[in-house]
Order: sequence, then C-alpha cells, then structure tokens
Amino acid sequence: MEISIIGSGYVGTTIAACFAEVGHDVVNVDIDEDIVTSLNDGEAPIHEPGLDELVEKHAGDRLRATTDYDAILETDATFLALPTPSEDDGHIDLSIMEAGARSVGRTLADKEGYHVVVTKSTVVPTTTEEVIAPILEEESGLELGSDFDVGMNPEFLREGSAVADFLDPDKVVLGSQTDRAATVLRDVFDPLVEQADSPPVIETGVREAEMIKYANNAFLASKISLANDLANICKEYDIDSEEVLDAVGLDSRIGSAFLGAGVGWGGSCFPKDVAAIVAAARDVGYEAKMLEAAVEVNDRQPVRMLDILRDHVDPSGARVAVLGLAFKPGTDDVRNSRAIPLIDALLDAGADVVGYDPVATENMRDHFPDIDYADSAAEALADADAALVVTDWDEFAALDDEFDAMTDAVVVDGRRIVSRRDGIVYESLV
Ligand SMILES: NC(=O)c1ccc[n+]([C@@H]2O[C@H](COP(=O)([O-])OP(=O)(O)OC[C@H]3O[C@@H](n4cnc5c(N)ncnc54)[C@H](O)[C@@H]3O)[C@@H](O)[C@H]2O)c1
Ligand SMILES: O=c1ccn([C@@H]2O[C@H](COP(=O)(O)OP(=O)(O)O[C@H]3O[C@H](CO)[C@@H](O)[C@H](O)[C@H]3O)[C@@H](O)[C@H]2O)c(=O)[nH]1
Repeated sequence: MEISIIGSGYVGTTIAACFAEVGHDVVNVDIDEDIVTSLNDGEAPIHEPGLDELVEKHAGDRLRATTDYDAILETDATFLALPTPSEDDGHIDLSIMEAGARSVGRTLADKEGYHVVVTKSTVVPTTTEEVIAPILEEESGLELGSDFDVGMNPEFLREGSAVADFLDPDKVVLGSQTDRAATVLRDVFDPLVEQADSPPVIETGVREAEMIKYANNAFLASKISLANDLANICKEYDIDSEEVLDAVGLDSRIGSAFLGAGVGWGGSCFPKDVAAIVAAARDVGYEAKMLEAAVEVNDRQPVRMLDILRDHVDPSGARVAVLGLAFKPGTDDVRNSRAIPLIDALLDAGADVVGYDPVATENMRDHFPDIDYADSAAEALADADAALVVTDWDEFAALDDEFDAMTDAVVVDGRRIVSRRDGIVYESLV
C-alpha cells in the first residue's frame, strides 16, 4: 500500500521505517528540512535501537521524506503523527494537529479517489471526529463518509524500544466509523500482524480507540503510583518494599510489570496524557479522583527524596551529585525527567549541583545551563557531600570505590539500583 505520515519524530519515523519493512511504500512529510534530508540520506533523525538499520535499508526505495504535502495525493492513507503537548492547565494543546489537518485538507482538495486520514497521535476522545474531520471537510471541500473517512490508530511503543514494540505489539487498535475505512486500516496492518505472530487486533470506533490509549497510559502511570504509595508505607515500617511488590506481582491478576517503585514517572507521555484526560474528564463533568491522586503521589516522590537527603545533609552550600538525568534508562530524552524537579528544589535550597548522565547531559543543559556537568559518575561523586540516584542506568548498579571519593558519602537512591552499602550512608527512597 501507499502510506503517507505527517510528522517524522519518535513515532512518525519509527512507524514509517517499520511500515516500509513490512512491505508498504511510505512517504514522511515534515516541516523540518533537516529531518527530511536526514531520512532521505538513510539516517534516522532520532536515536532508537534498530531504527538506523531500517532507515538505511529502505531510504530511497520504499521510504522517502519530503516537506511537500502534495506527496499524500499518491497515497491511500495518511497518518497524523504530530505532537499533542499540554497547555499550562493540563488540557491537550491541539494547535499543531489542527495546523497539520488544515494542510492535509487543503491538499486533499486535489485528490481523485477515496482517502483515509488516521490519527496516530494521542488525542482526547472526540478529537478526530469533532476537530480533525470538520477541518478536513472544510479545507478539502470533500464529503466525510463518501470521499474520505477518518480513523484512529493509537500507538503504544515505548522510547528506547520503539522499533521492537511496533513490530511486535501486544495489540493493534483500529478505530473507524465506516466499513470502508476499517478495510483500509486492516490492509495497512495485515502484513505487520502476520509477521508479528498475530497479536489481537481490536476493531472499534474512533472515540473508543482514542480512549483506549488514555486508559492504557493512565493505568500504567497509576500502577506505578500505587506501587509508590505502598512502598512509602513499607519505608515507614522499615519493610523491604521490593520484597513486598515482587510477591504482589506474582499474582497473575496483578502482574509484575510497572511495579518499579522509586522517584516516579516522567517522560513525554505519562505526565501530559494523564493531565489531558483528567482535564478532559473535568470538562464533561467528571472528577477523575484516582488519576488526580496518581499525579499527586508522583509529584510527592521527589519531595520525599529531598526530605531523606535533609535528614543527613543540609543542602544549603552542599555539593550534591545527581546521577541520571534522562527520564528513563536507554534514552537521551529528559522531557519531564524526575531529575528536573529535584534539581530545581536543590537549587532553591542553595545546593551546588553536579549532574551526570551517560547520554542525556546535552539535553539537560537546555534546562539547567548553569549547573556543573560531569563526564562520569566518578567525576560527579568526587568531593560531593551527597548523591541522589534518579535514573536506573545499569552502570549505577556497579558503582563501588567511586563513593570513597565523596566528602560525605550520603547516597539517596531513587531507583533502588546501587548495590554498595559498606562505608557509605545509604538510604533508599522506597
Ligand atoms: N514518543 C512516544 O514514545 C510516543 C508513543 C506513543 C504515542 N505518542 C504520541 O504520538 C504523537 C507524536 O509524538 P512524537 O513523540 O513522535 O513527537 P515528536 O515531537 O518527536 O515529532 C513530531 C514531528 O512533527 C513535525 N511537525 C510539527 N508540525 C508539523 C506540521 N504542521 N507538518 C508536518 N510535520 C510537523 C515536527 O517537526 C516533528 O518532527 C503525540 O501525540 C504523542 O503523544 C508518542
Ligand atoms: O515500574 C516502573 C516503570 C516505569 N517507571 C517510569 O515511568 C516512566 C515511563 O516509562 P516507560 O513507560 O517505560 O516509557 P515511555 O517511553 O514514556 O512509554 C510510555 O508512554 C508511551 C507514550 O504514550 C506509550 O506508548 C508506552 O506504552 C508507555 O509505556 C519513566 O519515567 C520510568 O522511569 C517507573 O517509575 N516504574
């Protein structure tokens, strides 16, 4: 099939390369010339394991990129993989989606034959039908339901394992309003589903597909917050929370995934998506109490971490090493990293902060240009009065003699990853 994808970031590039891998002809449309050039040169514009190989393999053949929206005219379906950030009050900001839909609509005015426009981005329920579809109709002059249809196909990939997640999904969700659109979506996903050993395919309505994505992320984020709530209780009783949560996870009704207690969830999705569905629910008259509590628990974890630090060291004037700046290991992404509220609070308290991350230092410099950055964990720890471990990079598990170079070896571990205990003041957050 001929597929066009609007937006070539984490999601757009990954799905383009993977669709090409399963045999489709794909064109990426992005407003960023550098991204387009990089893709056409066979280089992935983002860092994801396995993506470089796929882009190199298919660029110039089944995969190409352009800034020209006219490219969508030669395709059967267009996926919108554009950002859906948060407004200050947590509501979803649809301005980029609306701009993309306007460009697609204007272009489709020249389309001969049927077309399906599929929302791939995470959008609150009714957005595709009540915001995107009317823009497409207005700009194209075409009729929804006969000249074209809309669909919704939420994405569940994780950063750091995006290619593997997309090619081998737990499920595929296809939301459509008409049989004709459902057939096109099925044709797009059939080759992927076949090679992925037939994961469940959920054919549903458009707003149901939109809601499944939020329910998924809200559930996972809440599961972590519940684990953190329970782990905080364990801490007060001096009970090993890992032992408790490992045992709880063995119940097949609960499962062990996403019970990793610690300093909480960050990243480009959980915080904005939980905030967006809470705000959307409020707009339709529902107070999402559980989700509000999940956010509250998450916001409190960094505060608890600093309280533990204060039990041992006065941060004012102290040199504090922050180990781990990325929102999770395996990525250089620092969006909503738990390191950000921690560093903010340390600076407010008058600490002298030195950060270290194996790959995310340059991205964190944009947030905190004035703190020190070390080239290794050893360098960060040298002469520090305390260390906060924020990201569970494997290399932090192996730290040992490096702690001996600290002035006061106070270590507060936000991810229960450090194994050294002797000769240091070690406190786990949970
Ligand atoms: N990142 C993830 O892990 C992930 C996973 C699942 C779902 N999502 C959702 O997917 C959507 C996209 O997220 P992302 O992380 O890929 O975003 P991103 O910021 O990495 O990429 C978006 C791309 O869109 C381009 N763009 C912006 N305006 C454009 C326009 N008018 N026309 C063409 N291109 C334009 C940008 O240049 C950029 O390359 C969001 O709704 C997000 O919530 C993200
Ligand atoms: O047991 C756990 C698991 C994760 N985290 C934290 O949770 C955050 C998110 O981690 P993860 O879900 O692995 O990364 P993302 O790439 O943000 O992926 C999430 O967000 C994506 C965008 O919507 C979805 O597609 C994915 O399914 C969903 O897992 C990170 O800060 C992790 O440190 C924990 O604290 N404990």
